[in-house]
Amino acid sequence: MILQPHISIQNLNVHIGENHILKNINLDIPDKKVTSLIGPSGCGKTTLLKTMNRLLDNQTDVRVGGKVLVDGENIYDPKAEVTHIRKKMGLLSQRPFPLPMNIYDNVAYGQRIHGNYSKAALDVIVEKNLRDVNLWDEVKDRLKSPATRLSIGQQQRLCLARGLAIEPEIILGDEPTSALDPISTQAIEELFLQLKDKYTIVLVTHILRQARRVSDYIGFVYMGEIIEFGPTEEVLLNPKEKLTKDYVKGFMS
Ligand SMILES: Nc1ncnc2c1ncn2[C@@H]1O[C@H](COP(=O)(O)OP(=O)(O)OP(=O)(O)O)[C@@H](O)[C@H]1O
Repeated sequence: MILQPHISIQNLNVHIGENHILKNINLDIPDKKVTSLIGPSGCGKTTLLKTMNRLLDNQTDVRVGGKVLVDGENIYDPKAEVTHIRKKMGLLSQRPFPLPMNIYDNVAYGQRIHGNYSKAALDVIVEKNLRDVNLWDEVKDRLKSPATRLSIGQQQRLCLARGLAIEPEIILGDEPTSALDPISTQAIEELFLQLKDKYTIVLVTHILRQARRVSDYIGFVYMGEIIEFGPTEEVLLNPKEKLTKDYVKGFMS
């Protein structure tokens, strides 16, 4: 039981075409903690993550039923504003997608969209956010060079800095280290551990060891249902459900 969830998912059902992809999901995501969603390929983890910032809106043939409350506001209420909802969330995908512009402009992008054009203010914001993702020292002398020239690991940290620069409350990561080498993976994992003081973080991961290293809570998803949710050690070391037990022992994956 989470006393003050940041995100509360209630009776959520998602259909894509004829397929019932998410089945009556009830899940409370705790505030300022790392929650990982684990489960076998195709079980619905990414779809569940996408419901949290209405990313499924862009897909045709999708029906979403139920509620997703963020800070108590149902983001599926017909009156809810998608821009306002998305401003609360930074999204990290499997591969980094830097914008086709220089490093500085990537980080300043979101602020400019929201009307902040002051060079002095943007300089401060760009430096702060690059420092927050431990990238400043590596790029401070080449802020005007194209972001695509960075290594993949640096690009992923840049994308995180770009997301953080719009001051979100929540970070959603869809297997954000799957394209990274072990050193860059470690850097991102350490960042999540630092950032959880300020942000609520939800991660989809295939890597059970990663879930164990970074998460406070774990939700096990299987065939579109939440089978078990609880503190990391409990779910991984002492699961209540047989399906979870089988999965964490490596019988399914
Ligand atoms: N746009 C779509 N059209 C049709 N089916 C879809 C679509 N997106 C997802 N699905 C289906 O929904 C189910 C859940 O997919 P999802 O990507 O959420 O699973 P996942 O657990 O994240 O898988 P993986 O770990 O392999 O990334 C799958 O059967 C998938 O084929």
